[in-house]
Amino acid sequence: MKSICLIGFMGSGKTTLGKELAKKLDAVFLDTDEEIIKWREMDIPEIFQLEGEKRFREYETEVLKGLPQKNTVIATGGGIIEAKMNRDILKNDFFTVYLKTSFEEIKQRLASNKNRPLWNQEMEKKEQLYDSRQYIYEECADQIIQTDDYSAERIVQMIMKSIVQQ
Ligand SMILES: Nc1ncnc2c1ncn2[C@@H]1O[C@H](COP(=O)(O)OP(=O)(O)O)[C@@H](O)[C@H]1O
Ligand SMILES: O=C(O)C1=C[C@@H](OP(=O)(O)O)[C@@H](O)[C@H](O)C1
Repeated sequence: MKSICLIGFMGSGKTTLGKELAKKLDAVFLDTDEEIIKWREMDIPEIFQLEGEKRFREYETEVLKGLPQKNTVIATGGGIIEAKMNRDILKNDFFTVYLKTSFEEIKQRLASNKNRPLWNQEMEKKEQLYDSRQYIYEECADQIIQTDDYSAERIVQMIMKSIVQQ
């Protein structure tokens, strides 16, 4: 099986669904944020604060380049699509699923967020970031799923159905 990359804005469910999907497929689960945290021995807010977002983006590319292209389910960070090289990798090497989620729904899901530095800014800025990324996620995706009205279990079923049809 070609590895599956889940992409989407912060709070779209990449980690939650990725873990469930990996269980169902009996595949390995990896999370690019977790890989960076292990490698750098710092959490994400610390990396943003001490090294800056630009460096964090470089780490994302390094991690993405080293991921297994078979039998793995990967939850990516919401900004993985910012770098052109990452977009090319997502398009060419993985089955990429965009978990499309409305901004209203994301606001509810992340109401008590602490660990996402880019969510800790003014609402207007967050909405601008959300708007600016929508078409980029779509451009990279083999499958797009609107998640607002579906349970994690149902979304996992939708992804499994499309893999079988591959
Ligand atoms: N389909 C869904 N419906 C309702 N809540 C969800 C759904 N998917 C994820 N969530 C919730 O949204 C929050 C963020 O999910 P998470 O998997 O951490 O997102 P991401 O990894 O994309 O940032 C969690 O509290 C999770 O339980
Ligand atoms: O959208 C972004 O730029 C980011 C999303 C986060 O991951 P999640 O999408 O898993 O929250 C994490 O990579 C970092 O805080 C930056």
